[in-house]
This record gives sequence, structure tokens and C-alpha cells, in this order.
Amino acid sequence: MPTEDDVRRALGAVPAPDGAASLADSPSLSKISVLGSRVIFSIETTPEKAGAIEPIRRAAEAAVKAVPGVSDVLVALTAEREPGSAPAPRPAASPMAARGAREAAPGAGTPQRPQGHSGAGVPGVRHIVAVASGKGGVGKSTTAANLALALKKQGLRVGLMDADVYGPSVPTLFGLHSKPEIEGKQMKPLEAHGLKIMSIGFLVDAGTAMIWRGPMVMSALTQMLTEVAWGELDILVVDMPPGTGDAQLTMAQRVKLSGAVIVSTPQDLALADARRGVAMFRKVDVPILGLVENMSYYCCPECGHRADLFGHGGARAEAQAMGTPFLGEIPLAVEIRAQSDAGSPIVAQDPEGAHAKAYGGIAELLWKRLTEGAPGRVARAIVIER
Ligand SMILES: Nc1ncnc2c1ncn2[C@@H]1O[C@H](COP(=O)(O)OP(=O)(O)OP(=O)(O)O)[C@@H](O)[C@H]1O
Repeated sequence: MPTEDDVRRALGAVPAPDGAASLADSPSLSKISVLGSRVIFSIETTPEKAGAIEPIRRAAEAAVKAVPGVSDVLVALTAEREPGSAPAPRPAASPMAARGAREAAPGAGTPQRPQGHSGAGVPGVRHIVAVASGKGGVGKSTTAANLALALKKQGLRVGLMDADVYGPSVPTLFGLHSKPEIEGKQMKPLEAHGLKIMSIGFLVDAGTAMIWRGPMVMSALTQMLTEVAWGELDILVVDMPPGTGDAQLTMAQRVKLSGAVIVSTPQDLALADARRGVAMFRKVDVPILGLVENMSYYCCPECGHRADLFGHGGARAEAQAMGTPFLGEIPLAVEIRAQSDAGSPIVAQDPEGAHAKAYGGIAELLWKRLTEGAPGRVARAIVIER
């Protein structure tokens, strides 16, 4: 098995982006993770310089791939993220246009995957459900985490995959900071509150935003889906990257989704984004399982008074207008935020409380809709050539 020293030696021949003798000597090089035959590290840069540093990233990847015993290399570009600032810019180029990725319609001469609700691509996983939002900051990750816990509470076997590669928040939400172990050829998901959890944030330095190029997103996503020992799951909840750009569209196609849940806040603007989210999934024939209205109303922790901040109920009306089910509403509550920050989501912390019940109701409707048969879909295969 390769060692960290072997990797460093190889990086000694790669130029540095900052005038250091080599990448191995550069402060821009992150900690190196060697997980069996798989090597993961990142190079720190700024979003503006990411394009210029791409050749160095590629050279580093090639140099480490040539180290005996190395099977896979993932080199990410990362940038410091100011707390509360926007995520790093998304790749401009469509991942679909990336060399090596091509789309194939079923029956176009490529091996066909099973269709519809089979969870193809992840053996043993019955349903893969995306939790998505048209824009960032609406509480998609918080909803995905608490929904996963609420599904678990119903007795289901549940996994949570953080596909929000631009700003993985699942490590913070669950207070998980260790690296996954290797089991045979696969990474073992971490576990918390009975959930199996995987995030790109477990693999690269926390506190950085990642600057991804199309093919890297695909490779990271593929690794998290197929190279993780998920075992037998009733449902894998996928926390998608926010937005409706090419990367999100590609993910929606790449993952064999049973359906998608769209999270929105009640504001008009957020609802316009939610509409775009719904349209994106419809475009690739992924059934919309329903809309969730987050930060729906304010609930005073002192007196229990309910205040509608943005005319709550907008998402319910919007869902009706779009012909999608409305799954439920979650209030804007200090405890929900505090528990997320403390690394123990509200459903785990206070499973019998009112907020847990709200998530529970959504989970119940979601599971009902999945098992009572949301409209089937013919999944289109995307073939990644390695
Ligand atoms: N119902 C809620 N009540 C109070 N705070 C909430 C609620 N839902 C989410 N938050 C808080 O809002 C912030 C954003 O939430 P979260 O990270 O889940 O959003 P997101 O849509 O996943 O964002 P991004 O797309 O940028 O990752 C967090 O600080 C979270 O704790």
C-alpha cells in the first residue's frame, strides 16, 4: 500500500503555484489522505486563480497516479471561505461537455441499468431521494439531515449522502470529523444516530470551499455512490448542491433517483427558484415527491406565539399550482439552528418535540409516496469513461 511519504515524493516533481520549490513544499498543499490504494488531497487557491492552477492540479493527479499501489486519486482545489459568504463559484463548463463523459439514451448500445425505482448503481439501496433547492441558504441540508433522522425513527434503514460538494455541511450538522475507514475496496460510511453518512467533507480539509471542475464533481459523486459500503438501505437521502445549473442537472441524471424533494422558503423569490428546481427534475424525468416549506413561520420559544414572516403558505399554494404534492412546513426556530450548529440535529436531540413531529409528518408522507408509487420514470444512463 502506498504511504504519505510516497505521495509527497511524487509531488516533489510537480511545480508549485506559489514559487515554492515544488508542490510538496508548498503551503497550498493540504493534508494528504491515503485510504488504502486511494489518495485524496487538495490545493488551496483563490476562485480567481483556479483556472490557472488547473494544469498543476492535473499534473499532481498524474504524478500520484503513477505511484505504485495507487488506484484512485482525487485532487480538489479549495479556497478559504469566509463564514457566511457565498460558496465558491461553480464550474462554468458543463460537466456533460467534459472529456470522457457522454450521455446515452437507453437502448443506444450501452449496457442498460434497471429503470425507475430500482436504486441501480448502488446495490442494496431501495430508494435514492434527492433533497434539493433552487438556491442556497433555504435550509436544504438541515431539512435533509432531519428528514433522514425522521425516516430512521420510522424504523427504516437510512443513509445520508452529502452531494453538496461546493459547501458540504453534513460534517458540521452531525459533528463528524473523522476520516472513513477502508473496508475491502470500499470506504465505510461514518455513523451517527443510526444513519450511515458520507460527505466529501470527511475527505478534504474542513473550513474550505471547494472549487470543482466538471469531471471532478462526477468522479467525487461516483465515488461516494459506488465506492462506499452503504450496505442494505431502504432509503438514501442525497443532500444536493443548491441551484439548478449544469452540475446539478448532471447529478440529477447520474444518480438513479426515485424522486426529489424541493425545499423552499415562503418568499416569492425563493418560490421562483423552487419552480426552477421542479422544472430541472422534470426535464430529466425525475418525479417530484413534494415541496417542503422551511422557515415557514416564526415560533416564539417563550410564549409559543406563531408569527407569519413572509405570508407563510406560499409553498403550499405553489405546490398546488405546479401539480406537486405539499409535504409540510417547518417553522423558523432558534432550536433548529442551534442544534444544527451543535452537531446534533433537532430530531436526534428532541425526538418527541414539536419540531421532530413536523419532520416526522413530512417523512411519513414522503415514504408513503415512495412506496405507494410515485410515477415511474425511465432513467437515462450517463456513461463515465475512465
Ligand atoms: N427551520 C429552521 N429554523 C432556523 N434555522 C434554520 C432552519 N433551517 C435552516 N436553518 C439555518 O439556516 C442556515 C442555512 O441552512 P442550511 O445550511 O441547511 O441551508 P442550505 O440550503 O443547505 O444552504 P447551502 O445551500 O448554502 O448549503 C443554517 O444556519 C441553519 O441552521
